Amino acid sequence: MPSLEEELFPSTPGKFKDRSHTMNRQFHRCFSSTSTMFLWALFLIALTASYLSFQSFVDSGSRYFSSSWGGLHWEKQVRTSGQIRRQHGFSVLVTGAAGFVGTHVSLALKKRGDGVVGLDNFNNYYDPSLKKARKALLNSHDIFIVEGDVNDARMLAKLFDVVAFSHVMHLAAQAGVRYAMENPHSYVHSNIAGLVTLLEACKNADPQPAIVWASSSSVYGLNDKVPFSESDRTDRPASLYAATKKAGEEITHTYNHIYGLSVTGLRFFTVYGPWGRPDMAYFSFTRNILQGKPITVYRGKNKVDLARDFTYIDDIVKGCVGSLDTAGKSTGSGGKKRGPAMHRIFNLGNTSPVTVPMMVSILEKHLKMKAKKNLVEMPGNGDVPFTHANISLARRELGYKPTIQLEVGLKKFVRWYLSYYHYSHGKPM
Ligand SMILES: O=C(O)[C@H]1O[C@H](OP(=O)(O)OP(=O)(O)OC[C@H]2O[C@@H](n3ccc(=O)[nH]c3=O)[C@H](O)[C@@H]2O)[C@H](O)[C@@H](O)[C@H]1O
Repeated sequence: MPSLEEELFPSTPGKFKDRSHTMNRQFHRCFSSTSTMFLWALFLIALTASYLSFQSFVDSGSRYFSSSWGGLHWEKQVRTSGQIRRQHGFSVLVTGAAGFVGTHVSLALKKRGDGVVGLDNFNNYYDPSLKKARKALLNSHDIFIVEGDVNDARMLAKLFDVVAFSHVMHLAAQAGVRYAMENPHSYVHSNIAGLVTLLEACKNADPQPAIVWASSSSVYGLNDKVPFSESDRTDRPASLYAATKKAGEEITHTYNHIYGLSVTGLRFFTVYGPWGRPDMAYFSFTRNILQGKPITVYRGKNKVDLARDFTYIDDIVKGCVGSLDTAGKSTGSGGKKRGPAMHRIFNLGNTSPVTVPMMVSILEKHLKMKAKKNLVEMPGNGDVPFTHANISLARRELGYKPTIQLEVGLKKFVRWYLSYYHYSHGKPM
């Protein structure tokens, strides 16, 4: 029996020779397969590298040639749109510019000579063709709208590169109280993640812009002390929409505190008017009444009518512009705070709530048609029974003074609606 030593180091040369030959061959095979593998690996690495560079070429190419933002022509459009045409004017980035409030505010600012660059993602929460029509209206007033999302940090950085915005009017949001039960994540995406991305861009900008943004009356939630004052509690939101707006108020406070951003939050109370939002009750009721379809009118507990402090768009625009005009400068630069900056919250309401059935009868009067009403108990989907703004603070600080009552405002809305959707004598043309 061979010893262990012999096993390892066989004394018989032939055997050894044989073995060494075998080992040699194996070594060779092994080496040649290793080198083949090595070559393959090299080949794969080269292939991956060329694929990646091809991808980035395609990416940059598509960004340059087909993306909705970027490129020299795009930069020129942004720069021209942001140009100030009055003394001491502002250059304002309006997010959600193709939205209801965004369109009206953009037009008002442009009209007085401020530079305005719009931003909108044209999502399909409601009919995007209405947003496209608003965009066409803005374009006809030389306002350029960037098609993009507030979650796109690179695009925002580029915008601030091209224009040194003095102000940001942040109106991009996922709106709608009841839709939050269907699509909760879209609220987090737009109203929280999008807000933070925007604030990061503002914080990093040099100079930092002052920010005015849309909060909501819904933050008062289950509050039953009327009228609602800014100092009232807002820790009991009734919907996820309200919760994201409340979160926005806290988040903006943080950016004000840490980075010296000047922030003004506006709590809008059920804004309505021409070019409005089709998901809102006054708008969808008008459509249904004209089409002879029934409308669902919610009622509160014990058959109490729901009421809203409906606020006309022109009054809201005045509140927005007043906020921009009185906003202090941000104090930081390049992400560093240099001193305390202004942080404000205002109610922008009408101070005269109207019940939903009353709103319906005003519409009936202006449309000269009767509504087919289904009265149902308010579903537990985030609605609150009433809203009522105390606007003393906005009146004092912004000179805010609403002047349009619902009767008059709905008349203007109905006139717009009939013309926009081509109605004549109550019938589509
Ligand atoms: O101030 C705000 O912060 C919010 O205002 C708006 O919310 P709301 O006040 O709920 O407006 P809106 O939907 O028009 O319902 C009006 C009334 O009609 C009732 N309503 C509604 C629908 C229906 O089918 N039937 C009905 O009775 C309904 O119960 C309610 O009593 C904005 O949409 C929101 O984005 C946010 O900005």
